Amino acid sequence: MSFAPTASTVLNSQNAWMRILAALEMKVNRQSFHTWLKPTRFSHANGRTVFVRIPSAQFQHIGDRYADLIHEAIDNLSLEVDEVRFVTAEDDPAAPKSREDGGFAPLPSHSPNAPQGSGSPSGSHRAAQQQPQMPSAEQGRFDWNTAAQLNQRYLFENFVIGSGNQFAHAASQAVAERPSKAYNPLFLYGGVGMGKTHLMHAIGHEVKRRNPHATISYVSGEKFTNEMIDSMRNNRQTSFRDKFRTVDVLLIDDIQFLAGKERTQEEFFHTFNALHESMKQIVIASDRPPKELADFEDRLRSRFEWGLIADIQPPDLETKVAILQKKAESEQTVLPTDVAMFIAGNVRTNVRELEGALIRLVAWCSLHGVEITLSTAQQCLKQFIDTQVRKITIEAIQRATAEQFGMKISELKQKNNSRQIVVPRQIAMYLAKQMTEASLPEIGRQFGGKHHTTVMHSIAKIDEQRRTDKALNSTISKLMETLN
Ligand SMILES: Nc1ncnc2c1ncn2[C@@H]1O[C@H](COP(=O)(O)OP(=O)(O)OP(=O)(O)O)[C@@H](O)[C@H]1O
Repeated sequence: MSFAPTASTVLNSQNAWMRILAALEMKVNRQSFHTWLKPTRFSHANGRTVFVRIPSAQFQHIGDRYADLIHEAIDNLSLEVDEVRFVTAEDDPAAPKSREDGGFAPLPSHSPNAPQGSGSPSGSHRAAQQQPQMPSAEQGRFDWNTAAQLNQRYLFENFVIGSGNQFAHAASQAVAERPSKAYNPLFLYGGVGMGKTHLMHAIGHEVKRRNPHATISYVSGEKFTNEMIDSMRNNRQTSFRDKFRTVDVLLIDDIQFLAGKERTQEEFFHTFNALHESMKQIVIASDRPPKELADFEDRLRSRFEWGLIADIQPPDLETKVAILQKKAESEQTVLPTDVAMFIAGNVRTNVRELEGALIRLVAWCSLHGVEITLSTAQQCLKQFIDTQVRKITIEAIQRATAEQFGMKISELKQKNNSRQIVVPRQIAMYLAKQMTEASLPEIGRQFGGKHHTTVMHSIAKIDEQRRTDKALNSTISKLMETLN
């Protein structure tokens, strides 16, 4: 078997930032990662300096806060990067100034004279010295719609089809082939790292391939919200509206982020109507189905159900092996089948974690100058896999909760509505939602067949009480600690 040497595993700068992010995701707590790091995008590179676009100046601190981890990742992954600089659209001379929104989107990496923004550096690596330059007319002949917003790797041909995602994949392809005619909206939902974003970007690429004039906008629920707030602050509501209401295809990711944000939901409601009425395609991705989107206006939830709802289920073992082999192939790494089986069998269900394991393995073998074999994989991924094994289950939550309240597990599942039972049951349901990836119907099933709305109500209740009731809050924190 062969393993590509360090130089060939060092990918282009865009990939470098993605790999750094993947490494950070393993080190940084989930909340911080999603808030501060996930919204970043590769902007451009200048020599060995990588410029990363941040949505606003508020994010500047990540350059200091994560400096050590970033440099550790650069070293561990043997990336040809000296420095990472974080730049807002305003700081970034490469930003398309005509975009009123401040264009938070990655810039092309192909320009040899890619500009250097001011940006906050990620610590002490030296800065590149070239002067900023806009891409020349020839170099600049790219399309912001595609080049700026869609990840070039997220194509249909890079997507591995398995039983869990077959339906969502077929629906996405139909939409890409016949935008606004097949299903409108297309609502994709599934757990973390299941490929929703990948499919959305693939739709964008395919629409663009078939119709280069099509305008496509990909935006996360969080970015939509931030941009709306910014537009209100700067009196630019009209350009904000125009931006989203005039596209041919709107791809909106992580719509669940709009939960409880009434003003943003209202704005999105009008955006949705404007697009739908003018026969423009809308694709929405969410971590749960429309019915489970708590704190959403009914009129929005019902619109989400107008078109087609497609779920993505976790991949089975064979699909996981195929995904791993495809990823390895794209990095010119040979991954023996027994190693792929080992990773697929031990890493839960999240494809991002699967990729994380592969990246870690490739980097580890590269650092130690050894080949990828079953035994090196076992050695290198031991800690990674141990964490996976400690997966929290609903049964474990029920056991810990029953113990805490001195009751039997079976009592938590009974149809008994006395307060002594209702409160612990609600707490356990709340913990199940917080600490596992189970859906509301699944939680309901495991608590004696409760309806998902009952589960939703219980969770909301505990969530609210926890804020004011110190005793309840400390019981929950204690239970979480025990379970972790
Ligand atoms: N079926 C698949 N084939 C190939 N790669 C996949 C597949 N499913 C997921 N991936 C890869 O896994 C990673 C995570 O996928 P993606 O970001 O699309 O997940 P997601 O469902 O949008 O997650 P989140 O809810 O966290 O946003 C990506 O790198 C993606 O390319």
